[in-house]
Amino acid sequence: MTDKAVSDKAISRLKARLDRAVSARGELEQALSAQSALLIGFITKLSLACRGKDLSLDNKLAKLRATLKKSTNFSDLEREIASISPLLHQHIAQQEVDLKALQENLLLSALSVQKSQTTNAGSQRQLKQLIDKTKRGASSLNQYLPLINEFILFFQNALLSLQAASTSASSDNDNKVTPENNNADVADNLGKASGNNLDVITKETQERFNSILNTLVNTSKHKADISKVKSSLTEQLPTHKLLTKCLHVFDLVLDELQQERASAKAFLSTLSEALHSVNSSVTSTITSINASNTEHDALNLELKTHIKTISDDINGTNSLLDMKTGVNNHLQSIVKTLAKKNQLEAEQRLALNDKLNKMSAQISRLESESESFEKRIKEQQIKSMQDGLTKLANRAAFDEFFAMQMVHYHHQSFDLAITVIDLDDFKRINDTYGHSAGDKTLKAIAKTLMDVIAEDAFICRYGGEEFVLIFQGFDKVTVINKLNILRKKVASLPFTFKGNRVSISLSLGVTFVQAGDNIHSAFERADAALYRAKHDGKNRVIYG
Ligand SMILES: Nc1nc2c(ncn2[C@@H]2O[C@H](COP(=O)(O)OP(=O)(O)OP(=O)(O)O)[C@@H](O)[C@H]2O)c(=O)[nH]1
Repeated sequence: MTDKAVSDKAISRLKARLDRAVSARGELEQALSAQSALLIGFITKLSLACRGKDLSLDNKLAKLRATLKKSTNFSDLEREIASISPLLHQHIAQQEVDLKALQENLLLSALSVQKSQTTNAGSQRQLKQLIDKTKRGASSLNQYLPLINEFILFFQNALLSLQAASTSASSDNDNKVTPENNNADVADNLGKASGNNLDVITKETQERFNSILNTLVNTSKHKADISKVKSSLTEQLPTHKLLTKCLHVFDLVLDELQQERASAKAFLSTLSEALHSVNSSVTSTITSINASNTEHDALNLELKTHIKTISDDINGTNSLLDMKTGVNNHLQSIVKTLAKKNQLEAEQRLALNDKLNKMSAQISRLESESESFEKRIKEQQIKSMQDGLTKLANRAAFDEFFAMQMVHYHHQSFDLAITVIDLDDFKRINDTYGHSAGDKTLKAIAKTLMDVIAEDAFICRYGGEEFVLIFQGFDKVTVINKLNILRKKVASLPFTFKGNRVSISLSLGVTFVQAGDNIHSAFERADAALYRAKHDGKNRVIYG
């Protein structure tokens, strides 16, 4: 081969290598630019995620993006990334503080809405669930977003229903109230307006009013009047009518209070009168005893004098006849004095007897008055601890009983379980068959509770459609077993309203008291278990 041929071959080999190197570099550059684009895309998203939090972080990220676009000098990038890192750390720390503040603010607003009780029972339950979720907390703003959304919807709905109610109330009112109306008409019109449009609020209030009446019917002397008010609550009343009925019941309660006060006053004045007269009888008895004692002393002295004179006469007389006459005279005087003494004693005894009889009559009267007063107080005490509708122990009785059990438990622990029971879909019964059907259902459930569980547990109607049971000395398996028996029994009760067979079920949350518990923590645990029972489909017992 000639030299030229050799060098041509070498050149073409070199050219081929150069072509390969050029194409490899092209591929490298392509990969690099794809990676740079990816990095720019990432930094852009990071900038968006952090945007608006910190101006200098925004600027630094913008500069990093620009640097990336125009150069691939990694030492430039490294410097900028190093200056961004501490800002990102600060951003993360600030975000944690903001999250905590967000959680607290959400909780505060939810709790104040909960306290205001302007929402209905269903909303209250939804609010409680939102509060529970908020309490559990979240680790990033993104996790909070769905919760905030739920809150916004909840507040929006609450606001809308309030606004709708008050707007139509005031527009109705504008239409009806004229300057000629007197105050009563104005109140009436306002009442009609709100009655037509504040149905949700009125219904809840009416139901609360009804439960108060249930208690009063049991305790009040005006039982008949209160029953009349109660039976007029069968339909939804306008606010002004409900208000008038409330005032009527208020008057009855006030009247009863005044009667009660008057009877206590009468009892006290009888007591004071009787004590005063017993006191004066005792004083006069003592005075008359003192007076007759003086008379007795005088008669005794007279007797002593007669006896002494007899003995002096006997000593100073020699004649038997004189002695006989003298002694005879003295004996006659002594007999007279003794007769006086006897008469005095008899009179005294009579007077004393008379006074004692009077005193004992006064004391008996007093005794019978205090007995009837005591009986009345006892009856009132029992009634104040009893639920008027179901005759079960009421919330006050539960508070007292559970507090006492907790004291025993902390003194020496024992199996102490608390169960919170709630009727399922009870509102449906009221809404479909009326409030009195609801009341009958509550009574029937209370009776079943008594029949099935009274021997094993303290039972109370905690309020509304909620009951609470306290078990002592039964282990977990036994308690759950008993609760399931109760649950099944209630589910099998044959309720019939307006010709329809209706079945009622219970959701039950149960827990055992633990060492660190107080009344509230134990109750809340049982209540949380009840919510889980509702959430998991109702008609079940959940241990919490
Ligand atoms: N008849 C009657 N109803 C009452 C009484 N106390 C409370 N209620 C009603 O009980 C109902 C309870 O309704 P909610 O709290 O919505 O509960 P619910 O319909 O049972 O639904 P869940 O609890 O979710 O199963 C409300 O309609 C109350 O008015 C009462 O003494 N008598």
